[in-house]
Amino acid sequence: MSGIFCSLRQLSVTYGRGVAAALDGIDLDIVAGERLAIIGESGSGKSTLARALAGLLPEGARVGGEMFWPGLGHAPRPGRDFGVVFQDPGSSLNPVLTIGEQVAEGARRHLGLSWKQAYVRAEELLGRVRIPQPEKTMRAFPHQLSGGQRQRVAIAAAIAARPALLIADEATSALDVVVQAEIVRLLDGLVREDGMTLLFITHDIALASGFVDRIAVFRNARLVEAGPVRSVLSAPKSDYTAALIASHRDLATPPLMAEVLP
Ligand SMILES: Nc1ncnc2c1ncn2[C@@H]1O[C@H](COP(=O)(O)OP(=O)(O)OP(=O)(O)O)[C@@H](O)[C@H]1O
Ligand code: NI
Repeated sequence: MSGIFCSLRQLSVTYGRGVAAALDGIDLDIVAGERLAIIGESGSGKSTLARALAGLLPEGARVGGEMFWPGLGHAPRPGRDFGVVFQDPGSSLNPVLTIGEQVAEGARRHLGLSWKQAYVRAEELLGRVRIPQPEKTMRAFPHQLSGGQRQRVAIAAAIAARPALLIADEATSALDVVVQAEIVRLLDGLVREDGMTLLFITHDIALASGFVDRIAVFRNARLVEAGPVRSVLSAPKSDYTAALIASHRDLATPPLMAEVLP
């Protein structure tokens, strides 16, 4: 389980004419089955990387460089090979569809299941993400659940089609610390059990270092450094990363960084 899942070579993304690149010349290998954290302050290009990988860039975005997918063995099928969980499950869950319908939909469409089979799978998935009373929750609507439970449902929907890569983009940032830890534990368990590769995007280097295998640090559209958690934490290659570790918290507040780095 140490083959290369995906190789990025000089990957660049620009959203429009006359604007700075959102990603600039990224060389990065993602190892099959690893849990890789993408760390960086607001605007550094983390979500752009997620969208580029998952085939979710908006129309008009210009992509340069190359992406190879040796771990897939075929051209990526957006929606099928990738599961994505965002910060706000409200935006990924449809308020007028039941939880059961939304989780079943991915399994039905991508795995070719009947609705009946997909509902059985959806209920299993709700159990896997530890939603209490899955059978009852199948018939509930998103607004009837807590934020943490909605995020569990979003995770169930994201893995319904058995993706090879799960991307969690600030998936825990809107949750309180206790629920955050529960969701991290859940994601960690799911990717281990299913052999998925996990891209864990976060502002919070402390949260990520607690469970991932490797860390990639982004700043201003560039990859600053990438390596195993232990080596990045004990011997960061850049002053920027060293400052991050010293400040040891959350990059959501840029002023903090301004204090540490002139
Ligand atoms: N749809 C878009 N159209 C135009 N510019 C965009 C778009 N999405 C992002 N950008 C710009 O691209 C750059 C990188 O944004 P991106 O969302 O990837 O950063 P991020 O690291 O995910 O930030 P955050 O932590 O705030 O989510 C920013 O300058 C942002 O303003
Ligand atoms: Ni983002």
